[in-house]
Amino acid sequence: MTTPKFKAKVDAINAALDKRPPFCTGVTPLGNNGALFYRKGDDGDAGYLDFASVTEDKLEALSAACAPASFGYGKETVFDESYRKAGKLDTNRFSSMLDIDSSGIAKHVSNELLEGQNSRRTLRFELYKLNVYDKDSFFKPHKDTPRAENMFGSLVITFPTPHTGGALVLRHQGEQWVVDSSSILSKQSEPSICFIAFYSDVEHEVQPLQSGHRVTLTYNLFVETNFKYSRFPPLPTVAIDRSAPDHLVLRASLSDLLQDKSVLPQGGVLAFGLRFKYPLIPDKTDLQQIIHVLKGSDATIKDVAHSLSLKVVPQILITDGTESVDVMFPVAVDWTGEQVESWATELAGDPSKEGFVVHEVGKPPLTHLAGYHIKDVIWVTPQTTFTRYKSAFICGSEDAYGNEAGFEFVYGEMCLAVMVGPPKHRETLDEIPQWNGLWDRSGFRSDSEIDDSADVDA
Ligand SMILES: O=C(O)CCC(=O)C(=O)O
Ligand SMILES: [Fe+2]
Repeated sequence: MTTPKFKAKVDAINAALDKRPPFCTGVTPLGNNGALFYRKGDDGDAGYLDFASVTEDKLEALSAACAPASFGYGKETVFDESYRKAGKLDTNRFSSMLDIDSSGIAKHVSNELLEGQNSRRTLRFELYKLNVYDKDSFFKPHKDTPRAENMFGSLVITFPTPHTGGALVLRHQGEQWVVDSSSILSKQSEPSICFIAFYSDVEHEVQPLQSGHRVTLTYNLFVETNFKYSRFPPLPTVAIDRSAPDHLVLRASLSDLLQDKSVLPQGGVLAFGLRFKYPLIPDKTDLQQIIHVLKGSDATIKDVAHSLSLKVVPQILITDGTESVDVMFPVAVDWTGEQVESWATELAGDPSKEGFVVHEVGKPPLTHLAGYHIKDVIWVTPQTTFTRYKSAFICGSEDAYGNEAGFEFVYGEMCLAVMVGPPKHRETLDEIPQWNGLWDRSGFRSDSEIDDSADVDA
């Protein structure tokens, strides 16, 4: 394969993409929010403690009220202390005074994790469990179980109870981060809580607790699409840089590439292997809805492409084993079927399926597939194995571990196709409903101009 002359321009787009950590974390005073009421047993008394002045006895009593925490292995609920050792209370067994809205945590997390145009949406925080980790408790690597198409992330709050160990380790795309709430909390001058929120497809584990008790509240985060929210002042954060990258650099590098007439002379696709995975139900989920719940740099690609009037289509990539070609589909075809790989090219010949055969620019022309719908494609971010059919679903043992038994949802691995016209008319987004004229000169709109009812759909 010859290296196309414009490769440096493609590399510049890739370099401008947001590589921030897939989580945010911070610490904030507990204030008067430390009270916790809980049920001690099925017929037992109410228990009470205040995390602002908690004693070892009180923590022992809370731990004794907990049931063993289970986890999900595929569709099974499993109790296995070699994988997860911790206590749990379900939400019908406790009541905490902590209010993540009034403490500013909810707004802070929304501001940090919703990117660009998605930040006009709001996150709903659903309280999920209270967990108590005693000495030697831990939770091995897993991803939180996808529960809905709009499930977006998880939030963990750690209370100021003396403990050592129990750091949360997060891993994503070959990188690793460690957030040790015990050491963060022990450095605060007043009783405080540590929070960490991460995108739900990020692998994480709780390292073994060495001493004391680690008490947490966990929340599931869902993207709501019909709300505006006002921004709260940011809370002090802990040593992880999440300063926003300059979207204008990405926009400039994308337009630089498109000004080059040798790039996609007949039009085609700029393809981005996505950084994150998204919950979907095979054959049911409307793949196009994923555009509303994109995370991190995946959302930035969409915003920047829209600002250049380019249409963005979430796609599934399937490799046709028979023809040895890649095929893209903008719909969640039931690709769990055994023969789908050899069907793929055939499907791409069926206009109702909207699929197309991928001809990667620089590779020999696919003359044997003349008559099929073929598009020239330039991969901007690597087409990793993640975007291929074989690993499109939770199937490997590593991905089968969740924090709850699986529902119908799986994490799908997708790519974004930015549709590009020929040099004289690159724009492919004909109409931006209710948005026309609202772009400022940079191509981005200020918050005040944003109208919730107007969604740019691919
Ligand atoms: O306690 C933590 O830091 C994370 C717990 C967790 O991963 C879970 O409950 O799914
Ligand atoms: Fe988890």
